[in-house]
Amino acid sequence: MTTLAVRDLTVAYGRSVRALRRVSLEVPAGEIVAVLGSNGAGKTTIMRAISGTLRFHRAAIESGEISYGERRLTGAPAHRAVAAGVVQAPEGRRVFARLTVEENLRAGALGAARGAAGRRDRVFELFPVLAERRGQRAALLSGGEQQMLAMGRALMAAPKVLLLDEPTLGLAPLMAERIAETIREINRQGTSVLLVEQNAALALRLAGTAYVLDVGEVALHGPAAELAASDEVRRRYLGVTEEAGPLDAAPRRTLARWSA
Ligand SMILES: Nc1ncnc2c1ncn2[C@@H]1O[C@H](COP(=O)(O)OP(=O)(O)OP(=O)(O)O)[C@@H](O)[C@H]1O
Repeated sequence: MTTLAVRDLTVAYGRSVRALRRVSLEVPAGEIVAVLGSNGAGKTTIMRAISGTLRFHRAAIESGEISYGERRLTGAPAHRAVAAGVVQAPEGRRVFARLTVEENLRAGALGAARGAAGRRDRVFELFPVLAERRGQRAALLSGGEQQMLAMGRALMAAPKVLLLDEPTLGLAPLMAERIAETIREINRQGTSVLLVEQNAALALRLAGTAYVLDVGEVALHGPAAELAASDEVRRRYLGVTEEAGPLDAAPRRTLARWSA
C-alpha cells in the first residue's frame, strides 16, 4: 500500500517568508486526510510543495522530504508528481473558461491518453451535470459546476492521490454538500484524498485523519473524530463557544496534544 509522505518540510517564499516549518504528514492509501488551519497557516503551500508548483510562486523547499511510496518527489516538477499519480485539482477552480466542458476534460487527460474515454465516462457518472453540459463553455457554468469540472479534470489524469485545495470555498451549503459526497465517492472508488479546507466541520466529517496547521507548523493531528470532539478545535475551527451549554449535545472531550 503506497503512502504519500511529507517529512520535516520547511518551505520559504523568497528569502524571508518561511511558510512551513518542519511539517510532517501522511496520506495512507485509501484514506481521506484533511488539513485545517486559519488564513495564512500554510495549507496552500503544502499543496504547492507536493504538486511541484512552488517554483511558480517564487518559493522553494529548504529542507525535508516528500515521497510517494518509493518515489522521491522532493522538489520534483509538476509533471513528475502527476506521472507518479499525485494530482492536484486546479487551484481556485481554474478551468479553461473558453473551452467546453468536454475539451477541459480532454486537457486533463494529456499525458494519460490511454483509457481517457473510460475515465471521462466515469467523471460524467460522478457529475451528471457535466454530461448534460458537455458541449457548453466552462465560463457559463456556476461556481459549483466549475469546481466539479476542476475535480473532473484532475480525475482524467487517473490520480492515485487527489489533492483538493478548498473545493467548497464560496459555495452554497447544498452545493458544498454535493461536492463532499462526491469526494467520498471518489475515495470509495479507490483514490486517496488530501483535502485542504477552511470548512473544518465538513472536512472533519469526510476525513479519517486530520492535521491542524498553525502559523506553518502542525499544531495537532489525529483521528478526525477525536479532533472534532476536542475543545480547542471546536472553539477555534468549528465556531463553538464555551457558552454553548446544555443545548450543545455533541460529545466533548479533552484532546491531548499530539506531537507532530
Ligand atoms: N506567493 C507568495 N509570496 C510570498 N508569501 C506568500 C505567498 N503565498 C503565500 N505566502 C505566505 O505564506 C504563508 C502561508 O500561506 P498559505 O497561502 O500557504 O496559507 P493558507 O493556509 O493556504 O491560507 P489561505 O487559507 O488564506 O489560503 C502566509 O504567511 C502567506 O502570506
